[in-house]
Amino acid sequence: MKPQHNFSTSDRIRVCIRKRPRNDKEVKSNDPDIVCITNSCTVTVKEQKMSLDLSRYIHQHVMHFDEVFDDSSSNADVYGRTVKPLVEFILNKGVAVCFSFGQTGAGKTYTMIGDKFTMASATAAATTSSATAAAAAATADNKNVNDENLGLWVSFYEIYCGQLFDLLNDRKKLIVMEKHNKQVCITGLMETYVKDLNALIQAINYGRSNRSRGCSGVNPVSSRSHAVLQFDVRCKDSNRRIGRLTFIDLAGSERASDAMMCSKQTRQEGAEINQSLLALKECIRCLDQEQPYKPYRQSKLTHILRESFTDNCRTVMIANISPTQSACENTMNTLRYADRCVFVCVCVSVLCVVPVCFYLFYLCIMFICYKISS
Ligand SMILES: Nc1ncnc2c1ncn2[C@@H]1O[C@H](COP(=O)(O)OP(=O)(O)OP(=O)(O)O)[C@@H](O)[C@H]1O
Repeated sequence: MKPQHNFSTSDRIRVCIRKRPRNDKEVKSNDPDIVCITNSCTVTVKEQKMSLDLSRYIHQHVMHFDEVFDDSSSNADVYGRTVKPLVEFILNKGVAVCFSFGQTGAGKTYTMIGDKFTMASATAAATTSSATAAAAAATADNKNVNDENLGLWVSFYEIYCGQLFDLLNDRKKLIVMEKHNKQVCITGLMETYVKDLNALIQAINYGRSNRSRGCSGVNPVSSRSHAVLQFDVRCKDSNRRIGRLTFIDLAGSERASDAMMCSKQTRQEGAEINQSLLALKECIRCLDQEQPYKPYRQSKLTHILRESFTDNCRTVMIANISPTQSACENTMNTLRYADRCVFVCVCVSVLCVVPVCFYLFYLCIMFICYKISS
């Protein structure tokens, strides 16, 4: 599918949807594919429903987003349309963050850090080569010497049940501190200099092997933490930060009902995950609506991402969805989460409905008074 509209780095938030292909189990159990990607911005979910007389019917949900990727799209396609345009922005002192979220097993880790071609490795390659290109241009123009000293540093940690663990440093516990100027910093976090792509892939694989995994109500091998992979472009000699790109592989969201049969620990993890996702949604809504106050202290996740909710940050949200009927409710929850216009629509409808109700109530009263008096 050819993308039809272009990414602009002036977009502060970009919301994209990625549908994964059906897996073998879903194909074998004849679980139908109910998600249609109508064009590069529209997704249609054909939900099978049953009416009161027990007849079946299909309820179509049509939703629009900045970009929609179908199940034939590769990680390279997703990268090219979401993060790649931000590389230049980061090298120009920008801060960007890319989230993947969705139901467990929907393909978040696969999109961010799980495949041979990952968004993270592609960015590292693009950033290092752009940094090299910038350095070469600077040398040719006899510009500031610092430019040829750009380098890439990576750090990788997870937020598990409200605590931070360094995935590149034996899961060392990390402490979040807020300075007097409200700048949030993570003390003790190891930052590794990445000299080439192989070094980065090794670091990512090592970090992944240290991640908390467990069984969710839906996925037997689920990531039970939010993984944060951070790239800093810095001047090698002064260590001054030029730009930052953060990839966040959010823990799988699940409905409380899916977790009912799981252990107490799994349910607690699920509650913690859902609470932090809610806090994240609130902050992104505030960012989108340009509200001055963002409730970033509501969770550890939003607290450490404080810098990402500022004007100089670009946010890409990738909502991963499963294609099947059995995942329909979770898919709709993910799409609603992604649809940042929902809140505005609800407000508009409430603002319209309330005066209409008052007017009808007024008419009723008038009618009753008229009847009584006559
Ligand atoms: N676009 C895709 N193409 C092919 N396979 C995919 C795709 N997306 C996901 N998969 C496969 O689906 C399975 C689940 O994916 P993944 O582990 O990325 O899910 P997740 O959303 O991170 O789940 P959790 O939140 O439970 O950790 C994996 O086996 C992965 O290889």
